[in-house]
Amino acid sequence: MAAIVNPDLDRCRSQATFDPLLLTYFIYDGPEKTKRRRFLQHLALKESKKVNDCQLSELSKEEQYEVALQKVTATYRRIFELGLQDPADISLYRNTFIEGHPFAIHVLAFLPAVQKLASEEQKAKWLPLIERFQMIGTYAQTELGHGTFVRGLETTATYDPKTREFIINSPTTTSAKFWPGGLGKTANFVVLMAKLITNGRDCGLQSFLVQIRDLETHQPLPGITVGDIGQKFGFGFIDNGFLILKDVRIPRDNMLMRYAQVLEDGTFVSAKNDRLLYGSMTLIRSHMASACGRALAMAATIATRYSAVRRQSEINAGAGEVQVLDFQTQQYRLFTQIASAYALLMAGEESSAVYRTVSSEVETGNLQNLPILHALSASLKAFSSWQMMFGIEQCRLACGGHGYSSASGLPKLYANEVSACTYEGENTVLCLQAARFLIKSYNAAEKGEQLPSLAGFLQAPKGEKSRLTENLELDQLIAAYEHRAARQVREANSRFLSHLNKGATATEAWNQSSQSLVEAVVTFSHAFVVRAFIEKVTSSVLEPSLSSVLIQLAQLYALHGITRNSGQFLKGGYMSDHQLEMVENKLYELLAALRPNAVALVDAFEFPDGVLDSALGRYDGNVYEELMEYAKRSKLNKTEVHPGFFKYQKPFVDSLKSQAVAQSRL
Ligand SMILES: CCCCCCCC/C=C\CCCCCC(=O)SCCNC(=O)CCNC(=O)[C@H](O)C(C)(C)COP(=O)(O)OP(=O)(O)OC[C@H]1O[C@@H](n2cnc3c(N)ncnc32)[C@H](O)[C@@H]1OP(=O)(O)O
Ligand SMILES: Cc1cc2nc3c(=O)[nH]c(=O)nc-3n(C[C@H](O)[C@H](O)[C@H](O)COP(=O)(O)OP(=O)(O)OC[C@H]3O[C@@H](n4cnc5c(N)ncnc54)[C@H](O)[C@@H]3O)c2cc1C
Repeated sequence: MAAIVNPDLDRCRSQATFDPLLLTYFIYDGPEKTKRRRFLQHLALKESKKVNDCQLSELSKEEQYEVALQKVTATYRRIFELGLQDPADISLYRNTFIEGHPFAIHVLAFLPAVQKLASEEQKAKWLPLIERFQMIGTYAQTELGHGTFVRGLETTATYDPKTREFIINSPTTTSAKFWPGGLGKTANFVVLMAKLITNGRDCGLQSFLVQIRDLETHQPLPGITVGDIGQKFGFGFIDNGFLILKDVRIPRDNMLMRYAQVLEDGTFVSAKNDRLLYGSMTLIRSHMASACGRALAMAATIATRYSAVRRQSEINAGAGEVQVLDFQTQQYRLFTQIASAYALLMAGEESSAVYRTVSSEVETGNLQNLPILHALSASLKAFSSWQMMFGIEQCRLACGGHGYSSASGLPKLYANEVSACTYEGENTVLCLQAARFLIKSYNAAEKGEQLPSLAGFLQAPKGEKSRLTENLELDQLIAAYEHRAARQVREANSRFLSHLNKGATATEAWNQSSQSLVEAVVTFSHAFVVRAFIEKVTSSVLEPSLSSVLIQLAQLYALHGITRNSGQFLKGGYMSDHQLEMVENKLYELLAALRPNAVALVDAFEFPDGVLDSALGRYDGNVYEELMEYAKRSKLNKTEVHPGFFKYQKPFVDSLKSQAVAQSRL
């Protein structure tokens, strides 16, 4: 029997001015793909429950790992049985079946690293085994002492021409590999980043395929010390690990030799471009805006549905308690996050498209656009994970006390997803990488050189004023963001030059202007996201009722960014006080205008309840019943009187009682 839907949530749905199904089609690329998505999700949820229906967040780390392993093996068994081939189908099925798992780095980083870095011959040998999990691997780059500064890695791979082998060593405590996902207990192979030494010469970092565990017994091989790194902020189900190598010998053929090679006699043949070694990092970074958008969309769905159900306080005295979604402050908190989720999803599509284009150029040996891809993927990864981190926390806070309960699903979402600010490159560091590209492009623009379209905004004439009016022209919103980015880049460059003029070296001057550079990169990414959102919405053929809501949402996203960073938009007189006031007024108007559509905007993401895993975000809105059920399931409620009562509480209370009696006798 279908559950009765909470009447407030039901009413919100009936108030929508557009058909959410059309929005679902827009998000997931049409009716056919949506149908397939629903089918696969339904199948995955049904089968996932059969395998194990317990909640990972209620288990210890060891239990989470075991259940996640049980589930991920079942997932892939079914994926093979079903014959799923399309990577999008596979990841949808897997991500519905299980929220996270110890094979994550095998599929997200180990497999792509071999695809990108191995020669054709090596790929033919290893990829079939990797794809069918006969080799399970991880990407072992980070060390205890170095993560960001990859050139500082200490692990060595010394070539021995006599045996035609590399001898791998972790020479110091700080050279132990540390953090790779799946390394702790799961992987039997790693793609290892190590300093190549051949013919007595340090040839810099190269990648090697190293077996670390026996394929039958799973025991570490001789010379290998490996294990799990312990409790973390989140990701309890992933065994991030450490690895120490002592005189581990691997055949020469196990160096990934697509770009650089070591010949049998030890001669080193260098790559056309050293940075091609970083290809798998670029791949993951390029797709992270979409992943961040999805995580934020989940949080926004939970908080928006709950805010439609939750009644608290009165707006008009005596008129009864209102849905908290009617408070303007709640609308501001949530609708700006709904807008951010959509914005990141659209920007993610755009950055994945840039990745596809540039990586196919790279495949043919054309590296001209690699710096653009690096700058975009690095900066957007940082911007989107920061927006997501802030946004999920806003959604959690917007749920009041129940947002603090694990039942809301929000604490674990935050704890898991916030790691995206750190992995694949710490955000600040990645911004500084993108800054190199922006400053170079700025100087090229100053010399009148033609810039790639991504940096074209740097050619905008200085001293222009915003022409934004009450009509909130979309081109003027894009222009405002691009002018802001150009000004911030110019300002960061001036800071850099002024330190140089005061006698600092180039690297010192860079460090002394680095906060300004990071801010410039954030404005660059923000402009990219605003443009991607607006262009996607305006270039798609949409039913007018849907189009107008999406335009409102894109406007809200852009106006919100202006109000939060007003100083940068007012700088140099680009925007006037009057325009800023208009932006604020329009933002408040948009909150009211979007109120009837809030629930439909999140429903359109179509996250099944089993994926949201939230008492507050349930589709039927039966929040209180579920919270009560969740409370009753608490392990502390397994016994009416906890053994601790007799062990500690009663003896304590009794001891004070007898003391009190003794004292009263004095
Ligand atoms: C597929 C879907 C994904 C969705 C995600 C879902 C969730 C997944 C869940 C869990 C996944 C967890 C995965 C985690 C995996 C990892 O974390 S692996 C480890 C990642 N580590 C890093 O990212 C380290 C960060 N550090 C670096 O990237 C580099 O060391 C550095 C770039 C910061 C500095 O390197 P260095 O050698 O010192 O270079 P520089 O001298 O600064 O610059 C040299 C030039 O090279 C250019 N460059 C740097 N990187 C790249 C690149 N990737 N591509 C192209 N070019 C690059 C750089 O711009 C310099 O050029 P110029 O001199 O011309 O400016
Ligand atoms: C959940 C998770 C999963 C991971 N998975 C893997 C994996 O599978 N494989 C793997 O190899 N690694 C993995 N890592 C490691 C991860 O890639 C690194 O932690 C990350 O790249 C950051 O490097 P770091 O830890 O050295 O930070 P640090 O560089 O030590 O950062 C510390 C601080 O120093 C600042 N800083 C550092 N350098 C600079 C600079 N040049 N300029 C300005 N500021 C600077 C940073 O901004 C930061 O504030 C994982 C990490 C996490 C958290």
